[in-house]
Amino acid sequence: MDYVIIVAGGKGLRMGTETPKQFLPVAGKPILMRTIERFYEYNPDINIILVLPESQQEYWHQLCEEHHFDIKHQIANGGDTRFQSSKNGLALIPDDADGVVGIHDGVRPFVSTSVIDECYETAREEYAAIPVYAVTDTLRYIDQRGGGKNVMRDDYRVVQTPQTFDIALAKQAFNQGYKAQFTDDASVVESLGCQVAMVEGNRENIKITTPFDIKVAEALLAE
Ligand SMILES: Nc1ccn([C@@H]2O[C@H](COP(=O)(O)OP(=O)(O)OP(=O)(O)O)[C@@H](O)[C@H]2O)c(=O)n1
Ligand SMILES: C[C@](O)(CO)[C@H](O)COP(=O)(O)O
Repeated sequence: MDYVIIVAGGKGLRMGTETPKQFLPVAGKPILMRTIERFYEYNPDINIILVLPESQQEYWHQLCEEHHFDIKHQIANGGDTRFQSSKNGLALIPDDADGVVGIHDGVRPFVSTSVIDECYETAREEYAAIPVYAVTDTLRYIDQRGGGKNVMRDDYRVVQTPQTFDIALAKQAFNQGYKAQFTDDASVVESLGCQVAMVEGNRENIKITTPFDIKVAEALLAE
């Protein structure tokens, strides 16, 4: 049985809105509902775990009623770090569960169902998979004195979510202590010495982070 953990336990500081960014409407519907719908579309039987700060859970229930949103899901409490939020979500998956778990940002509502499928199927075969795309701008490395130097962009990829893992592997990885270099879930699994396979992501799968991204999201939905 497969699972998806939708993490929405962050503070949204870069968005700077009073309403937490995952609840902001895009074309009339809260971002978080759009994100959950993508996974339901991919597989209506997938087990959905939503990670939300405890203080926002009542508001989420109100929004669900208002929008007649009835996709079944469980709720876990958000943590102080993304690592802790993912870990809290994983704790709701039974220890003997078999299958793949995806961990996806609540603020990435434009992931395509084909990318979701590719991530889950690759993780089924290779234990860990992430969607990536090539860098299109030139990149510069900045040293500690503020100097810069050009680096080969072909050596880098931009990383998205869902990040998908064999459930037992994910549980083992998140048993270790938090480290500052854990900026995504793949870095947690990789620190066990595991390889993470890469699949081609979809460019529209942006992480809604700043007010500019809301404009991009509205434009994508107006297409
Ligand atoms: N303690 C945290 C931090 C982040 N996230 C989630 O991880 C995803 C990606 O993080 P980001 O977009 O950076 O969200 P925030 O941490 O909320 O943003 P900011 O850094 O601007 O405060 C988001 O869906 C966010 O809610 C989380 O579940 N728990
Ligand atoms: C997981 C992630 O979305 C992959 O790009 C990203 O690392 C989250 O980072 P953030 O600093 O929490 O936005």
